[in-house]
Amino acid sequence: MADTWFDRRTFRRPWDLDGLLDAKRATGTRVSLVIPAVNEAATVGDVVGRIHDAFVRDSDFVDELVVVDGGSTDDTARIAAEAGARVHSLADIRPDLGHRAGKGESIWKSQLVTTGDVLAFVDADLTEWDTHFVTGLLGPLLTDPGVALVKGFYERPFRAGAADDPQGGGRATELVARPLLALARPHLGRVVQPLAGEWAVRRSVYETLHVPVGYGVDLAALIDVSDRLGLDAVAQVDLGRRAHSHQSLQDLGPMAVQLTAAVLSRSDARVGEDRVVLHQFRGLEEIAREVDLSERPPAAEVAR
Ligand SMILES: O=c1ccn([C@@H]2O[C@H](COP(=O)(O)OP(=O)(O)O[C@H]3O[C@H](CO)[C@@H](O)[C@H](O)[C@H]3O)[C@@H](O)[C@H]2O)c(=O)[nH]1
Ligand SMILES: O=C(O)[C@H](O)COP(=O)(O)O
Repeated sequence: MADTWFDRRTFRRPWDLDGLLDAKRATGTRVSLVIPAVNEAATVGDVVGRIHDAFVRDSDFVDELVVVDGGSTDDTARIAAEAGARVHSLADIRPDLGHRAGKGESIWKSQLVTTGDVLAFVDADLTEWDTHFVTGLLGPLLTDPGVALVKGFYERPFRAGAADDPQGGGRATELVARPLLALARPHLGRVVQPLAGEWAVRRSVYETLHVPVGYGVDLAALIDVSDRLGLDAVAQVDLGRRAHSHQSLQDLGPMAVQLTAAVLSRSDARVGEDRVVLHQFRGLEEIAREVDLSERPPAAEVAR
């Protein structure tokens, strides 16, 4: 089944809003779109504003547009509210449950202030994106009851000053997430962007899952939904190209720890195989690399 999953569950076509609105009405599905944000004043107005205009003002595709502000010290909350979002301060959501800092905490607590049957998440730091992200993420969920989680994927440029490597983004994806999946969940190797912050999930499934409070949130959802419901409950959609603001290499260190913890805590820690296949992607061209994990016995045990 994993062999054919990519062809069956990878969507590349554009989604027609009118058709999806019909599907949404026919299924009585309500959609909550959640944007976790900390200090994203430079970009949150564009992300919220364009989603609001297309899917709240001009259609009823998104029923709730929510920003969870995880403690910004800039104007993120004001700008997001002016652009059309309902803004919740993370610290004010169910304070009786305690407070942790992190993207996953905002995603987890967003479930407590939203009511949609489907939750869609979009990052607030996008610099290159478009509103088809939203129709793409929701399309498979609105048209196929067998789909529970949809991950976006895209080309990811790396932009540093004048340097623009069109496919050089996603350092944690390439060096942490893909290798971990190759070892612990090889059947998820063909998920093109396992760390995408743009994904959507059925509430009825997600509300039953544990949620890491930090950056492990996206990877954990992917693993847990496929563990619980099978790989076919996961779909992925081609969203074209996406750029965001990059964290420094050092700041990706704590993210790498959180990603590793999310996978290790869902795994038998022993490496059972001598060889694994690492799936990489150039665009949609798949590169499958066999990686040798075998170990030699101590030399002292080898007859000379
Ligand atoms: O404590 C935090 C940290 C971040 N964010 C927001 O979460 C989004 C993504 O965070 P960011 O720091 O930009 O993450 P990236 O470096 O872009 O990390 C990528 O990889 C992460 C780990 O998988 C994913 O969570 C991200 O969505 C994905 O874009 C942004 O809107 C942030 O403002 C919070 O709400 N709370
Ligand atoms: O998904 C990732 O690997 C992290 O978000 C880092 O991405 P970047 O290398 O494009 O900043």
